[in-house]
Amino acid sequence: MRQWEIRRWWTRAAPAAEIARARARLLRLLLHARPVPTTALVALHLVNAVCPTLHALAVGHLILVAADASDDRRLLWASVLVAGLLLLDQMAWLLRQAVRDLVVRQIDGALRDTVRMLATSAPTLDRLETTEFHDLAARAVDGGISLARTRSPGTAAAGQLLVVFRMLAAVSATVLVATRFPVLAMALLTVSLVGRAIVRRQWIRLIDILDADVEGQRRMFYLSELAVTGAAKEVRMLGLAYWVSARFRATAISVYAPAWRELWGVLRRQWLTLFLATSSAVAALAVPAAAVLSGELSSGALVTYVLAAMGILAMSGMGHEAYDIEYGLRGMTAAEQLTAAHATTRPATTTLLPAPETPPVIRFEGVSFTHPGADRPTIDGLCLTLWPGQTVALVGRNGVGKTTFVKLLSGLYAPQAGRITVDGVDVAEVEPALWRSRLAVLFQEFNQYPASLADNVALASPEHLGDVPAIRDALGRAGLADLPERLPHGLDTLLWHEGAGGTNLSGGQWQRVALARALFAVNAGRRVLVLDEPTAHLDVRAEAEFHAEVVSSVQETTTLLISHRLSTVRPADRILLLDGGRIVEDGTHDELMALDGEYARYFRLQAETFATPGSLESRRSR
Ligand SMILES: Nc1ncnc2c1ncn2[C@@H]1O[C@H](COP(=O)(O)OP(=O)(O)OP(=O)(O)O)[C@@H](O)[C@H]1O
Repeated sequence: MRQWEIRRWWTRAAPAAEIARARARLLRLLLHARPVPTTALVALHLVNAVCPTLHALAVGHLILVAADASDDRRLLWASVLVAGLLLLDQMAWLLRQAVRDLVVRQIDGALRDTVRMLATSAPTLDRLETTEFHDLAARAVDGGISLARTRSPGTAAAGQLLVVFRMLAAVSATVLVATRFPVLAMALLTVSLVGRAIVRRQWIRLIDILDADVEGQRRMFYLSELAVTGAAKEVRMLGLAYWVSARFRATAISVYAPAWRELWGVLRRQWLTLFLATSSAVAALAVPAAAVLSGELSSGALVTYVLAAMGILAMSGMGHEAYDIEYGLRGMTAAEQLTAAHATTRPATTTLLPAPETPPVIRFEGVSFTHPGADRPTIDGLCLTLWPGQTVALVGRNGVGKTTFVKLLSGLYAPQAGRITVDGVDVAEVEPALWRSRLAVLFQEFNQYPASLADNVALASPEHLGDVPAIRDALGRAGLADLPERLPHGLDTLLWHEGAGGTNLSGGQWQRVALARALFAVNAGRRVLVLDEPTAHLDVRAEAEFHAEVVSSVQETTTLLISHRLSTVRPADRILLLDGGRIVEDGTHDELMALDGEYARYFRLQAETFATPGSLESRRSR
């Protein structure tokens, strides 16, 4: 073969090889289900694959025996055999549906678990926050349920197994027909396979179109989120129901319209598959019938060959199955890409941190970090030392990078330049979980766990779950000493109003529970406490007492406090002003006021706003 011919052959064969590899990967997914249901499913498929051919033979035999009216016993046994095979086939089919559903659920459950683990155990957040991760994760767990049928990877794997056994059934029927009509048998098998390939190609095109509009699908997702909890409050207040519904409808139409057009085209092009199916059915009837007419074939054998020929043709349809398999295959591919890109990308590290008993010296050495898609760094060559036991406040405008700083400090983002050291050890060389186990962090957007009050506090240090005295102590220090007594089941009250017997808390109470969680972690031995906007939901009295009641009560701990309320940060040992990605002012409140810089201006502005009604307006108009 000349070189260009080899290349042409290869480009034709490569997609076929790719399809075969993808099919093998789909079948391997079956290993994610438990062995007993998977084995049962294979066995039931086997019964359904051989029964039609055996049935064709048995019916042919029955007709032969029936023609010979002299032997009633043989007729009885032939009838029993036909009925028995039919019954066996039907029973296997019925059982197969239930076992298949179980296997599908187990496979999908295992895949969802993998994606969940990838999302929750990735050492840093930066990659999780990329749209690439979200799109792949959404595709991996997408069961195509909105398209009226389940089209998950599990469905695809079960569908692929069905195809394998349909193929086996077709081959066994082909062998039977070929014993008498070899040309007809090969022609029917070829037409069946070509018919299936055409149908498959048409459905793949449809999925390509749907998958291409990722942006549209994202818009649909966010719009549908607006209709449920969280945002639903504002949607109702502003009367946006019609706006949400109209936007969703318009987006759905723009996402699905190209697919509907393609579907219409697929239906119009069905004449080819219809022609193939009809002509092969006619041939399957005509060729054996001609043999009967010429006296070469008995009427019993005619029925056997016609039934077997129909068994070969059963292979060709399968439009929906082809669609389900292709749709689920894309989900499986997304899960594989996700795993390849995000699993165990961090080499195992063995560097240990110094003893955890005392707060460490934390240094930021020329640290820079740019968010994906941003054109400038949020943190830009930042240098800073946090000395043990100090209370340090970090202040700055909205969006200046305070939360980003906290995420860098807690190892949730990795510096893209520079390094962060803990007692001289580079955090990048330490197992992330080890460093994080030294920190107690109250995030600005803290979690409200659908769990008991006790667990909502103790989850900060899961090894101390159930330590009731420590939980009560943390609640007391967060200003919630009497909360358990006011709840129906005390510390065991489920803080989730959707759960049976559950209840919900106010915004401020939730913030105090989150604060108690951080204080519980300090109690459990964590020597670095980070509080990001801890007073945002607190009332005026609680805010005024926050430093005396909470911050001062924390001993032998380095505390990093972030707040826009400068009265909250005023008593700190040290106040840092973040701007342009760096610390631009650093000192005590008095020192910074004397410096008369940006901090002093913010502070006076806040103080004035409270002192003189209308002063903010007069200042703005200046
Ligand atoms: N996941 C993200 N992807 C892209 N950009 C981000 C992401 N998170 C934050 N940013 C951007 O980084 C900048 C700093 O955000 P950050 O949340 O750290 O600010 P902040 O100082 O804590 O703000 P605030 O005072 O409003 O809480 C902002 O401009 C924000 O738009």
